[in-house]
Order: sequence, then structure tokens, then C-alpha cells
Amino acid sequence: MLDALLAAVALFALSRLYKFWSGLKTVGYTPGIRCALGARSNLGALFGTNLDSTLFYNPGSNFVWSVLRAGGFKGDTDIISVVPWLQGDPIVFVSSMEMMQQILGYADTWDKELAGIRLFGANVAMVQKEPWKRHRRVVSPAFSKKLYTLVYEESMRTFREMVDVEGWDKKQSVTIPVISDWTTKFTLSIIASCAFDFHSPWSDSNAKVGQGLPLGKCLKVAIEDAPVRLVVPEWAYFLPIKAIKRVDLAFSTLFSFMRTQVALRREKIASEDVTGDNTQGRNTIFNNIVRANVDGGKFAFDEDEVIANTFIMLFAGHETTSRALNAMLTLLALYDEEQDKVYQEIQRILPDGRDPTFEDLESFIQIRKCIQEAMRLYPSITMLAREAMHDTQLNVTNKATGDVTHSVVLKQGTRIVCNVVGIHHNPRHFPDPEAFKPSRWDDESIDADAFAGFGQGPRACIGRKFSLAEMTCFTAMLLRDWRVEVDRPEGESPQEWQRRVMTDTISGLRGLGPISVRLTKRKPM
Ligand code: HEM
Repeated sequence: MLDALLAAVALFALSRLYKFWSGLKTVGYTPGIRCALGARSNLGALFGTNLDSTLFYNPGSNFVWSVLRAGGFKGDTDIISVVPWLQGDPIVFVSSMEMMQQILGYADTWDKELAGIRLFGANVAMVQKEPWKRHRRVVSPAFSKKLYTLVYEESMRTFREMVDVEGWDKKQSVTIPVISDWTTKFTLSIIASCAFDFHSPWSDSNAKVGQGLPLGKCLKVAIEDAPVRLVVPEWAYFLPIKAIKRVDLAFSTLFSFMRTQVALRREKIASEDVTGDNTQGRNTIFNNIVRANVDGGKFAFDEDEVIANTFIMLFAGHETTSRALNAMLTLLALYDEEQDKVYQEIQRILPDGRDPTFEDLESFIQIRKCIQEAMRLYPSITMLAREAMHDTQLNVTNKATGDVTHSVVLKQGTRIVCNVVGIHHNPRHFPDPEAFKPSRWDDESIDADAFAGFGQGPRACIGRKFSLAEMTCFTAMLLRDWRVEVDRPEGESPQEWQRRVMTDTISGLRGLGPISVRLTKRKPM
């Protein structure tokens, strides 16, 4: 018995040793962190990082932020590897614009990892190669001026409805306890109505969509607890464990909600109630997705692809935008002089205090700079992950100069992560990187191409203009009438407050911690 046990332990130790050794080989022996759980492993995401001993070190899901706060990658170059011996894949992390461009610019060499497919199914954001071209071909025609006009109209309508329902027009000052709850409610409402023609009134956004959970709540659980969904085997859903039941309920509610919406849309298409080229642009994202199933042909979607693409549009289309809005409004609340510049721009473009028109949106240059700067400091998506399609050479850059120091050969299948947080905070690309300076985007000496808030290359964000229209409208309407402030203790500088409160986490849904802001009417009632 003891012999059998010893043999099992020895076998396990050997298998872990082999895993570790082959991991080192996979990453071309790039120096870095050696640990128990991988930096993007599901177990690592579930457990905390407090196992702080060398052997059992868990970099955790907040790895890129923790590395930044600990002073960035060690060594002379902008590359490290994280090689686990217990669970998770070996991964190479890069933190320079030059290396990021070698990766994101070449989809034939570095394509998406397929891991996310297990969560939602095959969709445009998660498939590779030819299937990706088919998915993108179906969804891209929807992203047109017609859609952006609709986004503008819905943003204006929803903003007015919010002010009305909340009774803000009758108040001189309003406190919002958690600003991200509010931005998420707004962005979810816009994506639901513009992409899916699903309207939930501001007063009733907690309406249940299926077996007992509101849509926003389902999405929140599905994002926050994605690692649970990935590690728990299907049979475990029958166990009476609350956390597992919660994830199961969220996902099953979402799937059944989407199936119902797809069935309804199919009926409408069959009865020709909706055309793909509706003059308002309404429904086009959803319509294109469902039509690709109904019409068949070369670019057909199967049933699962319809659901998976519906899913990804809902996810990608609201949480990212909410995070960016949340970061920007908090920073403007903190930095008075930057908020004043935005207000002056609003007064110049809307001199009579009128509402902005769709045509005005491009003129809000200052707002756009603030959005970009907030997304540089606090990117909604902190890591862009890829996988080597074949053995490939990567030119490694020196941290201080950006010159190529040497190259590494990475084996087919190697996972690589462009560390957006590290690149956006790299002082070589953005001097004084921790400062909130929207004016830096006028400075031609910065590496503007190091900005990867919406990704780069062929897989860059398809919804960039969608979200910019929405965020610009929201900000112009809000700051036209209200001054935004945070409760900053006397004696604490904006920078100190920012470092103390605006801590981000990757796995946490809303990032930046729960931040409260106060709105004060610009014109006394
Ligand atoms: C501030 C808001 C947004 C941010 C920060 C953002 C960020 C990103 C980033 C970084 C990528 C590239 C991911 C990669 O290279 O691995 C991406 C891709 C994508 N985004 Fe966005 N996004 C935003 C808004 C939206 C919206 C509103 C939609 C849809 C309505 C959307 C749909 C997508 C899709 C479908 C992809 C995958 C594109 C492809 O692989 O072909 N995004 N987004």
C-alpha cells in the first residue's frame, strides 16, 4: 500500500517536472517567473495570491497590475515568461509597442487562443483563420453610419429618460454611490436596444429575463465567475454548492433568453417584418447574425454560432464601454482643470446649451482625448492573448532604448500576451506614464501607436466607433449640466487619491473599486 502511494507520488512529481521542463522549452527559455499556477490559469484565478512562497507562488488573475505596481518586468528587456509546474500553460508576456506590433499585426503567425470558445461557443471574437473571416463577414456590414446614428439617438433618449426617472431635474445635487453600477446600466441598455432591439426601461432594468434573474445580473455573474464555469465539470452542477448553482443559473438564464430572442427574430424575418437594410439601421447586428442562419449559403451560421455571436456582442458591447466611461468620469471628477477644459469645449460647440447632434460628435476633440487618456491609464481589456500558429521568431527589445537586443524562437502553440497595462504605462512610449494628461495626445513625440485600448491589427475592435459615439454623447450631456466631484479628504492630492482608490482588478467586473461621485448642477435652480 505504502509502495503504491510512494510510486503515485513519484509519478506525480515526475509528471510535474516534465511539465515544467517542457514549459521552459516552449517559451524559448525566456527568463521570468516560475510558479505553481499559471498567470492565466483557471485555478489561479479562483485562488488568491496569498500563497507567497516560491514553490507555491500564484501570480493570480490580477498579474499585470501587480507587476506594474511592483515596478514592471525585471531585467533589461520588455519580455518575461511565466512557467507553472502545477497547473496552467506557460505564457510569454511582452510590454513594448515594438513587440506588440510584431504580434497583433500578423494574424497568420499569431492568432487568437481558442480557450474562450468553451465559455460562449464559436464567435467572431474567439475563432481563428477562415472561420473568423466568415464570422467577421457576417457581422461587419452592421457597423455602419446607420448604426452609429442609432447609437447616438438611443444614447440621447436613454440619458433623458435616466434624468427623468431619477428625478435629477428637480435636484441641485445628486450622489451616486457606485458610479460603475450606473455606467453599466447605461451601456447595457444601449447595446441591448441598438444591437438587439431589446428595450428595458430605466425604471425597470431589474426586470427578469427568464428563470429568475435580471439580464444585467446574469451578465455580471457570467463575467465575474467565468473561471468557475471553466473549471467545474458538468456533473458538479447537480451538487448543492451555492457558488456553482449561481453560475449555472446565470448561464442557463442567458442561454434561454437568447434562444427566445433568436426564435422571435427568426419569425420576424420569416414574416418580413424586419429587413436587413432597415432605414433606421435598427436591429442590424442581430438581424445579420440570425439571417446568416436563416439564409444559409457560404457564410451560414449554425444554431450555436448564432447564440455565441449574440452572446459576445452583448458582452463585448457593454462592459468594456462601461469600464472606460467609469475611469474617465472618475478622472475628470478628480482633475478639476481637465473637467473645465471639457466644459469649455461643450460650451463652444453647444453655445446656446442645446443638445448635441450626431454631426457634433466628431467635434468633441477634448472629450475624445480624455476617453483615450483614461483608457490608456485603465484599459478595459488589459491583456491581448495570442497563440503561435507555427514556430516563429520574435525580436526582443531593450527596455530603455527600444532597440532589438536579440531574438527568441517560440514553438508552434506558444501562448503570448501583449500586456496592455505594461505597454500603456511604459515611460518610453508615454513619459510620466502615471499622470492623467489628455493633452499628451497633441504631443507628436509620444508613441501614439502604442495605444492598444481597442486592440490593433486585423482583430482590432469592431465596435470602436459604436462605443465612442455612446461615450461622447453621455459625457457631453452630463458635463453640460453637471459638475462631477469625488469626496477627496482634505490634504490628499488627486494623485494620492487616485493611487489609493483607483486600484484595478482584471477578474473583478467593474475594475477601479466602488467609487462614489457627487453631481452638482452647474446652473442653480
Ligand atoms: C470602450 C469600449 C470597447 C473597448 C475598450 C473594446 C476593446 C476591444 C479590444 C481590445 C478588442 C481586441 C481584442 C483582441 O485583439 O484580442 C476588441 C475586439 C472586439 N470588440 Fe471591442 N471594445 C469596446 C467596445 C465594443 C463594442 C461596443 C462592441 C460591439 C457592439 C465590440 C465588439 C467587439 C468584437 C466583436 C471584437 C472582436 C473582433 C474580431 O476579433 O474580429 N467592442 N474590443
